[in-house]
Amino acid sequence: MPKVLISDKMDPKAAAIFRERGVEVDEKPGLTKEELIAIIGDYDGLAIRSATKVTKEVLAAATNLKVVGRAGIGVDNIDIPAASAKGVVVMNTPFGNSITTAEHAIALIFALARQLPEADASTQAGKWEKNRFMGVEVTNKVLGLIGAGNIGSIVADRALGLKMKVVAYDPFLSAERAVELGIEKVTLDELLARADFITLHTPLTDQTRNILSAENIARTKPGVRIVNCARGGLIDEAALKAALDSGHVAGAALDVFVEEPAKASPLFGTANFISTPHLGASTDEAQVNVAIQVAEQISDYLLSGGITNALNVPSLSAEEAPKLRPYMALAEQLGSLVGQLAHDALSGIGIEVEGAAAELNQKPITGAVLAGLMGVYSDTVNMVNAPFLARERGLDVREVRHDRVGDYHTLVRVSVKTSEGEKSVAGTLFGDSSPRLVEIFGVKVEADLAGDMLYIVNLDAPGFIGRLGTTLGAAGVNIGTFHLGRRSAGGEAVLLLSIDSSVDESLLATIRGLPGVKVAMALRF
Ligand SMILES: NC(=O)C1=CN([C@@H]2O[C@H](COP(=O)(O)OP(=O)(O)OC[C@H]3O[C@@H](n4cnc5c(N)ncnc54)[C@H](O)[C@@H]3O)[C@@H](O)[C@H]2O)C=CC1
Ligand SMILES: O=C(O)C(=O)COP(=O)(O)O
Repeated sequence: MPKVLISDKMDPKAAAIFRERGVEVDEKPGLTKEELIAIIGDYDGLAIRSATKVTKEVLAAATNLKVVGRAGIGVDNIDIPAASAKGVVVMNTPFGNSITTAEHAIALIFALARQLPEADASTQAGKWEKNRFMGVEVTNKVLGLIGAGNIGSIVADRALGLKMKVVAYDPFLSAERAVELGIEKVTLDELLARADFITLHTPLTDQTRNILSAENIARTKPGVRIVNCARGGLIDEAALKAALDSGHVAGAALDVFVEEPAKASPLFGTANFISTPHLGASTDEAQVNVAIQVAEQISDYLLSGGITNALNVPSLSAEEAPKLRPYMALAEQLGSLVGQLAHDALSGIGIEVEGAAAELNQKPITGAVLAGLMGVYSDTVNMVNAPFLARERGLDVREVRHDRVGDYHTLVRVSVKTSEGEKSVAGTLFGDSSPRLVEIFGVKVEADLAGDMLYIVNLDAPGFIGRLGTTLGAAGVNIGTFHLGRRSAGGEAVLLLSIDSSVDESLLATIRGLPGVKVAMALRF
């Protein structure tokens, strides 16, 4: 039974779903880094929110880990390249808390416009400072969205309902989508110059880090109010403090900080500054949504291989997974076959699908070919880290989908570029479920690729098969199946034999010494 650790505070529905689905679960929120490292080796899955940091060190200790599920959106607390290199799937729940977070941004816009926290504190202190708290209306004001993805779009929708004018800076926002949302796409400079309120809704990346830098804050309209419910690190906190002190920025509300938990900050106590402790996603509704989604997604992957909302591997729905599984087995065998047969470094690999295979999601098939190929070099390779390892080796991967149907109702062909030119192997599925090799380097041979095998290329001549059988028999090697193909009578022939025990180098040398043998190699699947 797979075992999952929930290492952040999560709605109890997550644990309930794991148990219902037959996954063992431990709930241990609030572990220190050292405590997490000490126990992570026991788990196949890890379910987290933003507090757990899935670092290289944690991943190095995670000897059984197959999946990290983020009950939420931002994944900047996970070292995704390190997870990919280790073959660990990283998934998030991209929509479960978006409405809630957008509502928090709107709440902070109003809190700034009407100075609600200060007014509340003053009133409860018995001061009744009616003249101190003069606010601004949001109606007709310009709201500048930095990032107009899921959350930004919801904020735009709500802001338009409040009769604000919405402008957005997002390099990936298409003109059509901007029209659909009823917002104006602008450059960052234009946004900074025009916005009365700015709200940030981008992930934290190298491109977005400090997007509100000292220089950009200086370009904003005097009296601007700024909200950040996305990630600490998008705003230069020291520059923001200076701009609040000078009055250039009339107010700022941060839900997120560069250092979290933010127990001390120069911003604390600054006039017109409001903060919440990363509450963007903290509603009953959002937490139930993300807990259910993450538990379902992790369980699907651990129990059936279904992949949803993964960030480092193509998705594979629970419906697709059973259809694709035999193809992935075939693809992995073909990848392994070319990997074992290729004598020199490969510079490129082509994966072609035709017939029924061309109607399926090709990405998992490609991933499985690469896993088979890279698995020849390392036994810790899977579909997640294989593309990463292939890229590291500079392997050029080409995918082709053919509409034609050839001799087989379904076909997967894997071609590799070697110093001797391009060579390919191809396979099909018999009965829609059994992988079968049908061609090897231009020669038609039908064979199951399983267990120990011998691959021999020889000149087709009478008596050869008898001599080979005698040689193997004398060495105590029993032949299971025997598959023969040839280019032409008397030409080059290919033999693929499944054998009940492995052959050693000296037996291979003897076989290579038989008359007419050009190649003799041991293969293992
Ligand atoms: N405070 C909280 O509790 C929560 C915070 N978040 C944060 O909100 C962020 C946004 O979430 P979603 O809208 O769901 O993500 P999303 O991926 O749907 O949208 C992000 C948008 O940012 C845009 N973007 C990327 N690079 C950009 C750049 N250099 N300049 C301008 N725009 C850029 C993208 O094109 C995309 O449209 C998350 O990455 C997460 O960090 C999410 C949920 C809760
Ligand atoms: O979903 C996100 O990106 C969030 O920032 C929410 O964080 P949390 O799960 O509340 O720690």
